[in-house]
Amino acid sequence: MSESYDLHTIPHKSEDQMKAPTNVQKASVSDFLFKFLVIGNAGTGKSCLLHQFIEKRFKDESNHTIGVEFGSKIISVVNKTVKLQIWDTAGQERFRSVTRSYYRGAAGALLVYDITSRETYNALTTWLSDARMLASQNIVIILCGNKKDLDADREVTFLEASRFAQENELMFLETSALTGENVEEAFIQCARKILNKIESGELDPERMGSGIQYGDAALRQLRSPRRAQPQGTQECGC
Ligand SMILES: Nc1nc2c(ncn2[C@@H]2O[C@H](COP(=O)(O)OP(=O)(O)OP(=O)(O)O)[C@@H](O)[C@H]2O)c(=O)[nH]1
Repeated sequence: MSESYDLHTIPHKSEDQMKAPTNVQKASVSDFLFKFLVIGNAGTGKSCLLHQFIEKRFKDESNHTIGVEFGSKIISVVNKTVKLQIWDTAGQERFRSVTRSYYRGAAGALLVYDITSRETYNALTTWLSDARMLASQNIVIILCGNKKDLDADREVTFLEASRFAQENELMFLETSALTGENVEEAFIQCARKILNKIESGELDPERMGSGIQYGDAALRQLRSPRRAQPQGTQECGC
């Protein structure tokens, strides 16, 4: 599924320095590049989810994120190659103004709470309204109830979280960054929904702030001089 990936810590610096590393801004072999956010209270497992998705293993010693961290990975979804550019934001309140500056133009988000902490679940409404206000209007959000492996300590039921997701038009999965359960699925489901919206015309990758860019593969297709082909030699589009 994955073809390449990288994971960087972005030191908390100036506005200019808060952009993605330039070598990952354009997807070299992908059809699309999507900007993703991982948001939610501190300690819910956001960094561990990103690490599990990218490195396919649990991050043993995870400290609080300072500002933001960045990771990218190329995935295949519905016959398209998509580069995900993922911003893992600090959940601590004191970084809120810094992390909010990363929301703009995000196409997708993982909104994370901890199933063993009702406090992190109660905070979802605030995270959600921030994301809808500051990121792309059409941001696709998947709610992730993380630490599924700690079922014995559960404070939030699957049913109530799935109702919350339905009421707020979110996709929903319970995940475990520890075991890896549903981690890749969360990113893939979110990417798949964005692709579906592009195909149905609901999302326009060319609109400023959509959080979507064409990758080089798609640009090559767009630029190919189809009309210049002699009659009878045109490829079937199916
Ligand atoms: N059992 C279990 N522990 C987890 C899981 N995910 C994360 N943790 C633990 O939860 C703690 C917090 O994880 P982080 O990934 O640092 O949390 P965060 O949401 O990134 O926190 P901030 O960076 O402060 O916003 C760490 O001690 C992790 O080891 C999980 O799925 N299961």
